[in-house]
Amino acid sequence: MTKIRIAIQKSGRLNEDSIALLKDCGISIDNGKDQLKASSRNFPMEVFYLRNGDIPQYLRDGVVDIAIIGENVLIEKGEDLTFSERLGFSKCKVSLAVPKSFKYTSVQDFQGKRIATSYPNTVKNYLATKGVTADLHIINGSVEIAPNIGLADGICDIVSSGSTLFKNNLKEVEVMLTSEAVLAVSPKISEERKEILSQLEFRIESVLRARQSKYVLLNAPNEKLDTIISLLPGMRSPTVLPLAEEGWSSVHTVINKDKFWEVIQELKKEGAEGILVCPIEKMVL
Ligand SMILES: Nc1ncnc2c1ncn2[C@@H]1O[C@H](COP(=O)(O)OP(=O)(O)OP(=O)(O)O)[C@@H](O)[C@H]1O
Ligand SMILES: O=P(O)(O)OC[C@H]1O[C@H](OP(=O)(O)OP(=O)(O)O)[C@H](O)[C@@H]1O
Ligand SMILES: [Mg+2]
Repeated sequence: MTKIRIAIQKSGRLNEDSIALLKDCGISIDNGKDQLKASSRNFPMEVFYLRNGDIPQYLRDGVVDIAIIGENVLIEKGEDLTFSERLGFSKCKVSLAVPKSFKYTSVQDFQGKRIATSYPNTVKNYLATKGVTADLHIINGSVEIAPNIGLADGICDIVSSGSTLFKNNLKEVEVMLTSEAVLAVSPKISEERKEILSQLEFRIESVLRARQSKYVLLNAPNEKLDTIISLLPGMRSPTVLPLAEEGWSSVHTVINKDKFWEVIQELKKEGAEGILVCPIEKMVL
């Protein structure tokens, strides 16, 4: 039987969320510890556990068909590669930073300066668009220490909370790109495996949609129903059922989790009661 071959990070920041996403898609993987390759029991899939930085080359060579990888790595090492889904986790920025004491005015300040980074292509391309050339020092980790030990004048690295910059007395001065985990696709994927990919994409989309949403049930006085319904941005329109108590209805709908608290306040103001909020497992449109 043909199986789709997916690369996920062996260990590191993407590993757990990638496995959790496959699990939420109903794909069980026999996962012996330290195994580099595993198969799914219930989906035509083989999983390869690889270093994030090596994945673009595997995709290019067609050794794997798809991969869960940081968009930043695709931009750095796989500009020729494409992705089919944004996955909503491992959100971060790739930024330029300088010592706090540096009187920074514009990106031109990097002209002729030494920049330590693990993302040389990203920095070079970004600076080229600004007409700036700098002296790049490629290092693979602990980049933020470079200015403090006299190795560089500035750095380019991943920033999320900003605490690593803060601890190293640096300040972020330019955000070059924002990134999240994506589902990248090999240019060499076969037609047969594209079929399996579209089944996987269908499942991923249902899972991601569900993660973004909450199922809400509430009781509303009938005279306020119209106002309350107008506050609810449901999938199609909310379900309204009469309660045993006359003059009241039960309203069921789906709300985007980011809008949730705002909408709940409004609903309460309009007389909604007994509001229940439930997680949704899958959401198929
Ligand atoms: N602090 C962070 N917050 C959010 N996402 C991050 C953060 N650091 C890295 N990422 C994202 O997670 C990906 C993996 O990061 P991680 O540090 O685990 O791997 P790595 O050391 O770059 O790769 P490798 O697997 O090759 O060792 C990065 O490419 C980036 O997309
Ligand atoms: O803005 P923050 O929230 O502090 O995150 C940014 C840090 O996170 C990443 O390192 P990681 O912790 O993955 O360590 P690594 O260098 O070993 O990959 C990245 O390389 C930064 O150093
Ligand atoms: Mg890291």
